[in-house]
This record gives sequence, structure tokens and C-alpha cells, in this order.
Amino acid sequence: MATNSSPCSSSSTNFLPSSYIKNERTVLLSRFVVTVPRKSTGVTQIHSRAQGRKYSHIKSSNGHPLNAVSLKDGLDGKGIPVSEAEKEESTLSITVVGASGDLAKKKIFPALFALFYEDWLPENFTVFGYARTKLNDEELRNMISGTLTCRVNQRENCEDKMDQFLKRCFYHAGQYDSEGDFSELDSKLKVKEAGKVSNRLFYLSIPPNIFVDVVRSVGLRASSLNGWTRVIVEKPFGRDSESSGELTRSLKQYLTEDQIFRIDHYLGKELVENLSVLRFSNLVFEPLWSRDYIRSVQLIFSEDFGTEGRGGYFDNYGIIRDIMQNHLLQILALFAMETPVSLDAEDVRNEKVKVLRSMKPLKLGDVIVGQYKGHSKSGRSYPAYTDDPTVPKGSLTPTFAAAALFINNARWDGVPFLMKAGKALHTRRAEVRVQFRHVPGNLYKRNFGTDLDMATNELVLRVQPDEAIYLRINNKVPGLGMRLDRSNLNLLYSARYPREIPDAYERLLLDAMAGERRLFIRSDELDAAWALFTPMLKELEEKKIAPELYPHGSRGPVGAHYLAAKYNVRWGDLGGDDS
Ligand SMILES: NC(=O)C1=CN([C@@H]2O[C@H](COP(=O)(O)OP(=O)(O)OC[C@H]3O[C@@H](n4cnc5c(N)ncnc54)[C@H](OP(=O)(O)O)[C@@H]3O)[C@@H](O)[C@H]2O)C=CC1
Ligand SMILES: O=C1O[C@H](COP(=O)(O)O)[C@@H](O)[C@H](O)[C@H]1O
Repeated sequence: MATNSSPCSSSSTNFLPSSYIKNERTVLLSRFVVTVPRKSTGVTQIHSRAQGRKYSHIKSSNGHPLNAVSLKDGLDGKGIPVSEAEKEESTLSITVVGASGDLAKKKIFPALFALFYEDWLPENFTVFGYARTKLNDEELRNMISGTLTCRVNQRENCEDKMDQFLKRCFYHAGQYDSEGDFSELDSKLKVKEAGKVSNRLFYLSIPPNIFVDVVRSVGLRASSLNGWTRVIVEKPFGRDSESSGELTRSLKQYLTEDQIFRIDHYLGKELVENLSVLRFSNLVFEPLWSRDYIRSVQLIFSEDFGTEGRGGYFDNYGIIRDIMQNHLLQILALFAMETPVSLDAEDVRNEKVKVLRSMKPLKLGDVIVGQYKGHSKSGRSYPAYTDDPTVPKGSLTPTFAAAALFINNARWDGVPFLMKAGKALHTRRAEVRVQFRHVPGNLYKRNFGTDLDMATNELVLRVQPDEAIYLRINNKVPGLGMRLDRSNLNLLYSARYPREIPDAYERLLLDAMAGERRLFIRSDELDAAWALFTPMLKELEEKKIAPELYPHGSRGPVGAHYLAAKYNVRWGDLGGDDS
């Protein structure tokens, strides 16, 4: 079967011709219509190898079977049905570029192992680590073995599974801008692929200044000749509209948009994924989902540790770019979008872009910034942000910010979407809080006391830790009198679903393998997101606005309260009676 003959449409298919990658190599290939014959292997043998594995019916996160998604309804690039044998003949190699780094060790290798542990990876898979650090295969295995864990509730065969997984892991040391080094990687990949249809996923777990170098080398020297090639790009995608646009243009010299998987790991979190389910599959919520009933929406992120070792990266970005412009804004878009036509990636992303483009660019007057200072408590001292040796002295980079955003459409006109994000605060938490309006003419007003705010209903989606969805309602305290209190209707995940919740990276890696783009950021979404934040960020930096200092481990600067008060709202996380 010929696989290399023509440039492909933008659909996702397991048999994307190599010309799907725009580069010298593929231009050549498409010009001379090179075809790579697929070696055939015994069908019986392949079937027996595949017996009992989940991968033959893998589902991506929107419920599509993996094969249906990645093989485009079981057709190859020319509409020819692809047999089961052919599907199983393909290989998948996942190359983690920046394998020696923090994210790779902490998240990516463990997520790959978790997928392997639960039989989500295909039969023929290989994992390669790539970085400059000189390591051999065994050293890579030793390095990552310390961070692999088995599901708490399924520890059987854990050691065996780890050994099996580690045997599939290999390492190639190379420079990020060296086409020669990537050619060598290509040769090693080919050996593992053994002439089968090869699908290649590259995870760029590296600093952003080398994204383009790597994509160039991958595109020119290490892309698949007969299968698909996809690249997962980690954030930050630029630091403003211009640099983000420049990055997108540069990447698109070597890749098509459909090959670029811009990851925002918050989209892979269980509760974020559930947001649309909650809204669109329950009759009770959607009718309330508008300015008619909702008084404010709050998106809150806090960490109880500082930049710790990442100060060098962080100082160039700050909390607004690190958390708000991506993670919190993505949640906002999912929260506020109209009902998509379907769960297909483009339908969902079209709705998200519409919301983002309906928003008013953030004004400096609607933002407050803070930075943590050193603090001593119970004989222990906690460092200031500027005590980090990788942070320049006198840095004005915000480690905390609160902002009020507005959506200029009929559904949300006038509703403040308040965001708050900070490092080195008193707790680690991420949540969405929906505050409903006061009950009009309430029969029970006098039972609430003077503070009507205390009596508003609030729906809380606690993304982490202790995933939960709860609704704060007014309730009669049992007894002969008529005393009301606020109680929670509480769906605590650990009680309802005792199974361990997969890490966000597992879901996202699986989707990238399946060619499912719904949870990845499209370039127009990214443009719209930067358009909202860039003017304010520029002004903040040009005016050298000094952040309000807050003690390490505190609840953050008081300015956040004034910002909420400006819109007649209180932060819901400060009420103190959370479940
Ligand atoms: N760590 C985290 O929690 C998160 C990280 N990210 C993003 O993921 C990506 C990777 O993050 P992380 O693992 O923390 O990054 P690291 O700083 O650990 O870098 C990863 C690897 O890249 C190489 N590298 C580092 N600096 C340079 C440089 N200046 N020039 C060339 N190579 C360099 C190093 O490998 P070697 O020297 O061996 O080549 C290093 O091990 C980044 O884009 C980051 O923003 C996103 C979310 C969370
Ligand atoms: O993207 C980032 O996210 C982490 C927080 O992720 P979480 O899944 O642990 O909540 C944050 O620490 C980091 O600064 C940021 O770059």
C-alpha cells in the first residue's frame, strides 16, 4: 500500500503520509512520489500477540475508540479500509525530548508507565528519552525508575510491570539544534520499528527557547516516513501576542497545525473534564448558567510552596502568564462556552474561541499583583521570592494576582469572572466557585440574619486536592425551632469513586496518541487568550507596578478583597466552612 504520495488533508489518521510534515524531506518525497512498501507479517502471529490487550479498543477522552480516531474510521489516507492486521502492525514510539528534566521525571515517564500498567499502550511501543545529558539506556532506566508508581489499589505485579516497561525505554544523547543527532535518533527508532508502519510522538519537555530548533530537527530528520508524526508542545507558548504569534509561525514552517498538540495539563484534570458533563448532561444546571442566576464565577488557584528551583523560568513569566492566561482561562472558556454542536474537537474548540473573543481585554485597574516575602512561623523561616538565587534582586515579578474579567455576550454581560492565583499561600487548591444571586423576596430572609451574602447558593468544583463537587444550600437545622444554616450537598470523589484518579498527563498523552485534539489548544484559541492579557501585561511592566508583598504561607495580599468588593462580591474560598 502506497503511503507517501500526496499531502494530506487536516484530518487525523494513523496513515498520514510523511508529506504531512512540511519539510525538505517530505517536499522531496511528495515531489518524487516515493512510496514505502509496508512489510507484511503473519496475521495469525499478530493477532495472537494482541490478544487480551485493551489497546485494540482504546477510547480517547471523548469516547471515540482510539483506532477509529487515529485511523479515521478504519480508512487509510486513500479511503482504503485498514485491516485489523495492519492496525496491529504499526508501531508507536514516544520520544521525550528533555528527558533529564523535572517535568519528564515528575510527570511524563510516570504517566507513560501508568498507561502501560493499565494496558493502554499498544503492543509495539517504544519510549525514547532525548537530552544533552550523557546517559545510556540503563542510566535512563535508573533515573526514571525512582519516579514510577503503581496505582494504590492495584499493586499486583508492580515490580514486573516496571521491569517490562523499563525494558521498552531507551536513551539518545544529543544537542537540540543538531540535525545530525536527530538523524541518529531516527536510525535508532527505525531499528525498533523494524520496518512496520511507524507512528511517532515527540513530547517537547524543554524550555521554550529551544522548541523551534527541536521541531526543525524532528521535522527534517526524525519524522515518520509512513505513519504519523505528532509533537506535544509544553507551555509557555510565548510571553505575549507577538512572541506567541512568532512561535506559531516558526513551528508551522515544519509542522501543520494538526501535528501540534499544545498541552495545557489543566484540561486533562478529572474535574475540568467533568465541567461540561455537569453542565450539559444535567437538566438542573444549564438553565441557571447565565447572568440571570449567576452573580459571579471565581477561578482560584493556590499553591502552598514557592517557586523552589524554578525561579529562573518563573521570573521571566510571573503568575499571570504561568497560571491565569492558560490554566484558569481555559477553565473559564469551558465554563462559559455555548453548547457545542458535538464533542468533536473542532466543535468544542470553536465554542471556546468564541467565548475568548467575546471577552474584554483585561484592564490594569482590574488586576492586583502581589509577591511573597519571607516569613517566620513556629521557629521555621520561609524564604521570600527574591531569596531564590535564580531570581534577580529587586524583581517585580508577581507571584500572586487577582483579576476581574468580563464576557461581552448576552449570556454573561456584567458577570464578573474573578481569577485569583498565587504561589506560597496558606494552602494548595484549585477550584471553580459559582456564586448565585440572592433569593428574591425570600420567605426566610429574617432567618439568615443581616448577611445576605452568607445565604447565597454556591456551586463549587474542587479540582484539587480531594476532588469534589458540592452545592452550598440553605437548610433547616433539625429541631423544633426554625434555624437555618448553610450545608453542603457533597459529592466527594474519594467517597463515591474509590478508584485512584488518573493524572492529567495520562489522559492527554493517550489523546495525543489517539489524534484527539479536543483537550489541546488550537492556535486561534491561543491568539485570543494572549489578546486578552497582552495589553495589561505590557502596561504592568512598563509602569513597573510594584507588587503588594504578602507573607509566605498567608492568604495573599488584601488588594484581592478590594478587587472583589469593587464588583460587590466576596471570595468564596475565604468563608471558612468548606466541606
Ligand atoms: N516542571 C514543571 O512542573 C512544569 C514544566 N512545564 C514546562 O515544561 C517544560 C519542561 O520543564 P522542566 O522539565 O521543568 O524544564 P527543565 O528546566 O528541567 O529542562 C528540561 C531539560 O531541558 C534541558 N535544558 C534546560 N535548560 C536548557 C537550556 N537553557 N538550553 C538547552 N537545554 C536546556 C535540560 O536537559 P539537558 O541539559 O540534559 O539537555 C533539562 O533537563 C518547560 O517548557 C516548562 O515550562 C510546564 C508545566 C509544569
Ligand atoms: O503549569 C504549571 O502548573 C503547576 C501546577 O500544576 P498542578 O497540576 O500541580 O496544579 C505550577 O506549579 C507551575 O508553576 C506551572 O508552570
